[in-house]
Amino acid sequence: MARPAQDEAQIAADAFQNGLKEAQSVSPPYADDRERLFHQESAFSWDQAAKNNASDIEVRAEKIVWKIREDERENHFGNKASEAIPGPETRDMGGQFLTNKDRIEDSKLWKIAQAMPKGGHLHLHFNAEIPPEILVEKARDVENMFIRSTTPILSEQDVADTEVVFSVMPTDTMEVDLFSPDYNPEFRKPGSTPWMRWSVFRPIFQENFGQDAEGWVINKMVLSPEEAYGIRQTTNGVWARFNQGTRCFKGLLNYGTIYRWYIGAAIDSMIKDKVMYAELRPMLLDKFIPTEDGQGKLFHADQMRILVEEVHKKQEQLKEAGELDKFPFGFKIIYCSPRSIPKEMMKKELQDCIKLKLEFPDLICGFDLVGAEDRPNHIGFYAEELQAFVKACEKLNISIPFMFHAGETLLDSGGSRTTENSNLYDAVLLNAKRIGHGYSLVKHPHLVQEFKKKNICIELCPTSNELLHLCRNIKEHVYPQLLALGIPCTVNSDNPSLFRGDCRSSSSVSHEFYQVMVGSPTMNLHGWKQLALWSLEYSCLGDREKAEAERIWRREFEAFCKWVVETYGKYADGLDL
Ligand SMILES: O=c1[nH]cnc2c1ncn2[C@@H]1O[C@H](CO)[C@@H](O)[C@H]1O
Repeated sequence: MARPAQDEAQIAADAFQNGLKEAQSVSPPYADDRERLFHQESAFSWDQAAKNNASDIEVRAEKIVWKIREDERENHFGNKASEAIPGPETRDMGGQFLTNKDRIEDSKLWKIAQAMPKGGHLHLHFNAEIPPEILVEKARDVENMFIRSTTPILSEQDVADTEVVFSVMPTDTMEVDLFSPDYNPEFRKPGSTPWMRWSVFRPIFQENFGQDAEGWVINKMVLSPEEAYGIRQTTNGVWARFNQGTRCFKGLLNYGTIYRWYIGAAIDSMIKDKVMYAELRPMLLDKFIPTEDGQGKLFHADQMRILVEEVHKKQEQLKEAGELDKFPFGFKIIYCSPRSIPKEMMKKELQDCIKLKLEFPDLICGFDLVGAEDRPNHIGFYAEELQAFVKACEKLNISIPFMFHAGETLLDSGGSRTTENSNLYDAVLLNAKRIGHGYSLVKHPHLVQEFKKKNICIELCPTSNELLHLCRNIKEHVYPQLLALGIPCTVNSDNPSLFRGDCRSSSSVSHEFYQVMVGSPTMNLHGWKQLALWSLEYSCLGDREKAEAERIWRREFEAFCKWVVETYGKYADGLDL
């Protein structure tokens, strides 16, 4: 027979009272167990070494940075947890990067991120360091700059849809009309004539469509927030759009004196970003770039010589100003080939890379395969060629480690239908020194162990991953997991001049450091320090250079911590947290 409901209420209350008494008398109390568990986890945390050897000033700076971040989360972005519907000004700290970019750049934490010494920049595509505005401005007076389009430009729809490519060519190049219905966009076949002079194109474009041609091509290069985040955008769609952007950049900077100018400008931009060394990734499939007049050819060796000369010139200037420590080791080059090419072509690429290494032993430091990983080929497709490359390097007593793009995909099946083709397996088997992105590594517990055993470092590119649809925002990014698993990582901007949205200012490594700071509450100043130190440790600098780099970096970091304390100490004391 059922008991009356009151009896059950009494039974439940009595049992709970007894439970409470027992919980209070348990020895040791729950809070102690919890404390122990927390300390056990902290002891193994990836940033523990950085915390343990922190100076007093670093410890003070860390607390200030933490306070400023937590205050800005609520008061600068306005994301307070509440039932009230947020006003239109409210943003999420760590929300969509392009949506937040102007808010970020108007914050104290941003100023701190800019001032942080970053160490080395290890993942940066060559063409993507300088904003398109400057390249377009440079092209304005280049009489022999030509443009081609993938369709005749007749309607607003064509204006929106077409892809355009630039090239410096001989002045007597046959010119056609891109605005004619008879325009033939064919460019591959010998004898095809798809080009129009850029200086002739611009006024007609303005006249026909009432908009500035320069602004229009800038928008073709940069990914807009709508293209990155639009509700109907797809992974392949945003990749296709991104590739159009990179192809549009190419012709605007890869010629004669602009290539030369670009090297110095890239160094200036890095110094501003507090980057002291960089490994750049040019795509070297094209065997030459044109000279200024479009008649001559600058082959790879010519390009590398220009690079060395311009780095040297910049370093002389720095030396004179007593500032050589800002960029003491110049650049190194990671030879990039697309993963879409046939094996025969890959053989030639690998041989070219070796040849360039023999000519420029201090400059060429690695080999990489680039391109969307959801498309063929996976790295293993070239296993024989890549192994031959390793053997050849051994014979020649040279070292060109692999620095593959790998795991920059959610499908993680190397552009095939099977996960066995994940590029992460090949990265391990071919002894990559570092890999680019590594986003999918967390899905592979065994490979995580292999990465640790082989001491493979991951070059994180958080903004790139967000805009190319691996995660919706930095809070979803897997970097805290990768770090927690014990994988050494570095922080990189990948393609900063494309990944900046509507803002005039480019993105930068400072933005990436900012993002990893706000993307996870587990990140702090000691973590930043560890990431910067890894960027030197896992670089291709020699042992002596590494020691020197670390010495300079530590001095700069200490000065930075002092600056944080002096500039923001009082302010942070006043924050009610
Ligand atoms: O994040 C990336 N993953 C893979 N390939 C890339 C990425 N960024 C640029 N490229 C590729 O490198 C070449 C030169 O810029 C381009 O082909 C571009 O698609």
